[in-house]
Amino acid sequence: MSRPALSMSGVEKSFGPFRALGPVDLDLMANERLGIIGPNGAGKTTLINCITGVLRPDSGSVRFEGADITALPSFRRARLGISRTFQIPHPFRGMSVVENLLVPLDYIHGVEDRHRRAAEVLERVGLSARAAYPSEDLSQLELRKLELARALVGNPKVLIADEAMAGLSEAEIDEVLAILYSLNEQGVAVIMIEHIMHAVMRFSQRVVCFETGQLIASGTAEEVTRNPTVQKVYFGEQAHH
Ligand SMILES: Nc1ncnc2c1ncn2[C@@H]1O[C@H](COP(=O)(O)OP(=O)(O)OP(=O)(O)O)[C@@H](O)[C@H]1O
Repeated sequence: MSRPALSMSGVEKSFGPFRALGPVDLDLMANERLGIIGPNGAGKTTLINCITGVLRPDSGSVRFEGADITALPSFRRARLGISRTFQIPHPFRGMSVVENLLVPLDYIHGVEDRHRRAAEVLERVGLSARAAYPSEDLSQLELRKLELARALVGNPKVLIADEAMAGLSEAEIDEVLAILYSLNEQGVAVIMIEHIMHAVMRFSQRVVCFETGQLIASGTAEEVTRNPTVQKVYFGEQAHH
């Protein structure tokens, strides 16, 4: 955890006159486990989109391993090693689990043996036994694992897990956390965006909280949980749900 993998400086994004994000300064260290929390509409998705290249910030810069990537399209950022999972998994229907990985692998440069890479990734997420299964027959947990697997085929250095545990039981949450821990041990920095508080608090070395596009708190899980502003804007809101 010595140098930043990702570095955002003065990142701002507006939709029309409405400023959804920023200005934000935020670093992700290499191999860090960073949690991002915040109420609905706080700007978390907008931030991810600025990191992955879906959105271009109006101002500010995004750097990856020291290089300015603010103007790079998504696929170039993915090639550099920034990958994400989606809140709602959309596997390719009518294809097996392994085929779901072989398709994106077609677009990834430098993979000598696609089948071997797909098998390795399935092993990493504990889905090897389901390789030949039709993706539509997977359980909720297995779908989440496939979503992770799809994000891993390019061997990312940074993985953004966007609500990767929504709808899972406690035991299943533990399983996904164990996978994310093991990826992190293998050198992947993980950004976890999550509404399941005990999971994100347990997993993250550092937690940041967003509210109306601003970073309002940063610290250890304990520090952020105890922060009075976070309690007011986030935990207060959560208690009403
Ligand atoms: N394409 C868009 N056009 C207009 N407004 C948008 C657009 N995308 C996001 N917004 C607005 O920007 C704000 C931040 O949205 P964002 O999706 O980043 O929040 P979030 O923290 O990810 O919320 P959630 O936890 O619900 O996913 C919200 O008020 C949202 O309505």
